[in-house]
Amino acid sequence: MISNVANKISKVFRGTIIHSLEINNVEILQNAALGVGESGSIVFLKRDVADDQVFGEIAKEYSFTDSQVVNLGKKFLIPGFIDTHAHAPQYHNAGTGTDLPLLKWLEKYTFPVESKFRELKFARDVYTKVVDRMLKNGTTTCCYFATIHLDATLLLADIVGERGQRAFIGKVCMDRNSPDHYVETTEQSIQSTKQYIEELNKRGNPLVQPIITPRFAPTCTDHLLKELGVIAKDKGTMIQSHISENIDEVAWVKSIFPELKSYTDVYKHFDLLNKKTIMAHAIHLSDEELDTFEKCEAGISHCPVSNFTLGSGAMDVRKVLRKNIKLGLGTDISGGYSSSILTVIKDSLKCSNSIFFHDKSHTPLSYEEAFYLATVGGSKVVELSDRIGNFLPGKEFDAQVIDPFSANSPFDVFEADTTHDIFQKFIFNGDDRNVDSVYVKGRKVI
Ligand SMILES: O=c1[nH]c(=O)c2nc[nH]c2[nH]1
Ligand SMILES: [Zn+2]
Repeated sequence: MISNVANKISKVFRGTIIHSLEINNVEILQNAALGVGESGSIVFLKRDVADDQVFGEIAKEYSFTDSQVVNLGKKFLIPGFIDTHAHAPQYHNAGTGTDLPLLKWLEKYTFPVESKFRELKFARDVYTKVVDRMLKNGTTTCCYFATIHLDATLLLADIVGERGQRAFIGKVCMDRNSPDHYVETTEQSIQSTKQYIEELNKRGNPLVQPIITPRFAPTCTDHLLKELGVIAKDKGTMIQSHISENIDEVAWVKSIFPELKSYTDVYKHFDLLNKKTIMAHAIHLSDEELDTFEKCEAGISHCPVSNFTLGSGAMDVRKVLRKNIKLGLGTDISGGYSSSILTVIKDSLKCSNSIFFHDKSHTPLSYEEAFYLATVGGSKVVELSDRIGNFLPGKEFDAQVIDPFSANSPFDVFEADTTHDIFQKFIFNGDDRNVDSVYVKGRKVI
C-alpha cells in the first residue's frame, strides 16, 4: 500500500493513453491506467490492465477506489500541447492583416494594436479571450510575448494564473526603431523589466514564470541588449526573441551590427543565447549559426503557420534536428492566424513537404514526429522536460482528454478504424470540439 502523502492518488484514468517517448516513437497504449497524485504529479502509468483483477490489484497497491476512476471509454488521453511562441496582445488581430511581409506588417498592424494595451480595460478583454482560447485548444503551456506595458503584462500573468495555465510571460523590450506611440527609453525598459520580474515572483505561482523578452535585435539598442543579458543571468530566467525570420530583417540586422558576424552572433555577443533561450523562426540561419545554436544549447520555436502567412520562408526542420538542436512548435499569434497547435502541426508537415519538393534528400516530417515536437519537443525548449511533455511517472499531469465522438465532431470514425487511425484523424481533422477536458498539474482547467 502506498502511504506517501505526495503520492496519494486523486484520480485514475483508465483506457487509451497516447504520448511520445522519442521523436519516432508514439506510444499508443490501449487498456492503460494512469494515476495522478494529489500534488498533480503522475504516480503510475500501467500498461495492459484490461483485466479487472489486474486493475483491482493496482487499486489495492495505490489505495484508490472506484469513485476516483475516470473510465475513458471511447475517449483518449494525450499530453497538453506546448506553444513555444505566441503574442497574446496580437490575438486581437488573429485572422486579419495577412497581406504584408514582416517589417511592413509590424508597422501597419502589429505596433498599433500592441500600443493599445496601455489601457487595462482593453488588455483585460483580449487577454481573457486569448488564454481561454488557448486552453480550449489544449495548450497547457504557452510562451507569451505581452507588450511594453508593465501593468498590462502583470494583468496577463494574473489571468493566466486564475485560469490555471502554465506559462512563460515576457514584458516586451524595445527602445529604438519603433514608432513614437510604441517605444520605451532604455532606462524605462530595463527598470520595468526588473520590476516585472520582482512583482511576478511575489505572486508566487510556480506555473507562471517571467521570461526576458527583447522583441528582436533591430528594436533594441546595444545598451539594452547588454543589460537584458545581465538580468537574465542574475535572475536565471528564460529568454525569448525572434531570429532570422525574413530576408529584409536579416539584411537590416547586418546593417545595424556590422561588426558582428551574424544575427546569431548578435544575441550571443550580449549573453542572450544559452540553454534558456527560445528563438522563434530561425528560417534563414547559416550552417555556422546552427552550429552556434547547438553549442549554446539554445532552442528554436518553429512557426510554420506564421511563416506561410507572412511569406517569410520554409524552415528546414531536418537540418535543425540533425544538429540535435531543441525544437518545438509555435502558433506565433498573430503572424500565425490560428491559436491551435493542431494547425501548426499540419503546417509543419506542409512546410517540410515543400522542402522535399525541391530537395529529394529531405525526408518529410511525419505526423508522429510533429506530435512529438508539439509535446516532448516543446518541453525541452522550455527546459521542463523533467516535468511535462509526456506521461512518464514523476512528471506533472498536463493533459487533454480527446473525444473523437463529441457532438459536432469535425470528423467521422468507422468500424474498421484502428486506435492509430482515430488518433491520426484527430491530428488531421480534429479541433477544439474534440477537446473534452484539459488538466494542468492535475487541476481541471477546462
Ligand atoms: O512574427 C513576428 N511577430 C512579431 O511580433 C515580431 N516582432 C519582431 N519580429 C517579429 N516576428
Ligand atoms: Zn513572434
